[in-house]
Order: sequence, then structure tokens, then C-alpha cells
Amino acid sequence: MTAMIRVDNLCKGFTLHNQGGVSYQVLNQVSFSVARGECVVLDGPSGSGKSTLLRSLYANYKPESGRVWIRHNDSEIDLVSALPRDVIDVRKHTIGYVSQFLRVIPRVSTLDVVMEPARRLGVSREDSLARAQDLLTRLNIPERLWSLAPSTFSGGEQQRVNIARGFVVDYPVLLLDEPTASLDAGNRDVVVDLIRGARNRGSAIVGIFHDADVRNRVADRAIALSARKTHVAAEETQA
Ligand SMILES: Nc1ncnc2c1ncn2[C@@H]1O[C@H](COP(=O)(O)OP(=O)(O)OP(=O)(O)O)[C@@H](O)[C@H]1O
Repeated sequence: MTAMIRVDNLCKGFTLHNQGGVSYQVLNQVSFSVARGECVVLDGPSGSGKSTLLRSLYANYKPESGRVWIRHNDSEIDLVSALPRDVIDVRKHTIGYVSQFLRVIPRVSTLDVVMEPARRLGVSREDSLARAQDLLTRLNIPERLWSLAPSTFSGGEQQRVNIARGFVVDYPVLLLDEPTASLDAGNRDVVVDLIRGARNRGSAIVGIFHDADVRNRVADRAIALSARKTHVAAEETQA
């Protein structure tokens, strides 16, 4: 089985410079891999580091040590040590990231927001539009809203626009940070179908799902993160 993601001994902590330089370790030598067509969920109590790990997989956070190998253009690239321009290329072609919240750009229509990742990859406007319309329809966004900027949309509507944007490209790797957090049961079912579809097309998926029902329906297995954080006294950090 081809590993799309290989996490090797990842360590990530934080130092709160404005709070006496207190440091604590959140991820302690985390290792796992995710194959093509596999959906893995991150499990663990609140504060155990699920979002920190997901952000590290997208190179939003820089771990102190360890590796995040991503299969990209028929070879592997380590996102911990990659140059910024390589990170941008991996994000454009290989990794999709769906967070809970849509980053709204004023005056850009919903259709353009959803189409943008496909257009950036060179997909024709016609094909991108068809794909965006299909996703918005499936996700029950009323057609009257498609030409409006989503800044005034409800939380659940914005979340569904964000999901449509995340699924408009068939990314080989998909990172999902609570994509169903503010959705009703009907829309959760749509998202479950989208996730299963992406998995069946070969995406390697890592997700955080607080909804146990959604988690059980999409997960092939879970990675457990422990709640225990190692605190490092400020004096020790400064030594
Ligand atoms: N940017 C940051 N700066 C400082 N501390 C942070 C930062 N991001 C996360 N943390 C800390 O790391 C720990 C893990 O946070 P994280 O959000 O990864 O947990 P989580 O498992 O996703 O929690 P939840 O289920 O509540 O969303 C928390 O104690 C949090 O305060």
C-alpha cells in the first residue's frame, strides 16, 4: 500500500512569551502513516493536540523535530524542512484542508470562492463552474445565494461553502478539521458521502470529528493522542 502521509517522531510544543515564557510539549514523538484510500481520525480529549497535529500536517505549524513526509509528484517531500515555495506547491496540488471556518473575502461570490482551487490548478472555467454548482446543490446552498459573497451567510452556510471549496479538487491528501461541526443531520449525511467518495477515489484522509456518528461512518481507524502535556518551567526554558 502506498503511504501518502508518513509522520515520523513528530514533536511540537509552545512557548508563551507573554506569559512568563511558560513552555509545554503538546505532540511527543507522534508517528503514523496513512495509505491511499484510507480515512484516519484523530482521537483524544480536548486539548490533546488534534488541531495542532492537523496544522502541522499542513505546515501551518512548524514542529521542533520529526518529519511529515507527503507523497507529492511521485516522490516524498518533508513538510517540516520544506522551503516555503515547495509548501505552496504541495498545498496547491496535493493537500486540501477544510477547516471549520470559511475565510471570507469581501465581494467575491460564493461560486468564485468554491471554484478558485480548481481554477488555480488550470481547470477550465466551464468545468470548475459545473463542479462548484454540483457541490453547492448537494450541500443544499440555495441557488439565490450563489452570486453573493458569503460574508453574511449563517455559520452552517459558510461551513458548507467551505466544504464545497475543499472538495472541488480531488486532492490526493485531505485534512478535515471538524467539517460537520455546525451542520444539521441532513447536511452531515451529505458530507459523509463526500468523504467516502473522496476515499473511494484514493484520497488519504485525516480528520477530526467530534460527532461520534460521523466518525464511525467515515473512519477506517483512529490515531489516539494522549491528554498528558509535558510542562517545562520557564527557568528551565531560559537556561
Ligand atoms: N498557537 C498556540 N499557541 C499556544 N498554545 C497553543 C497553540 N495552539 C494550541 N495550543 C495549545 O496546545 C494544546 C492542544 O491544542 P489543540 O487545539 O491542538 O487541541 P485539540 O485536541 O484540537 O482540542 P479541542 O478538541 O478542544 O479542539 C492546548 O493546550 C492549546 O492551548
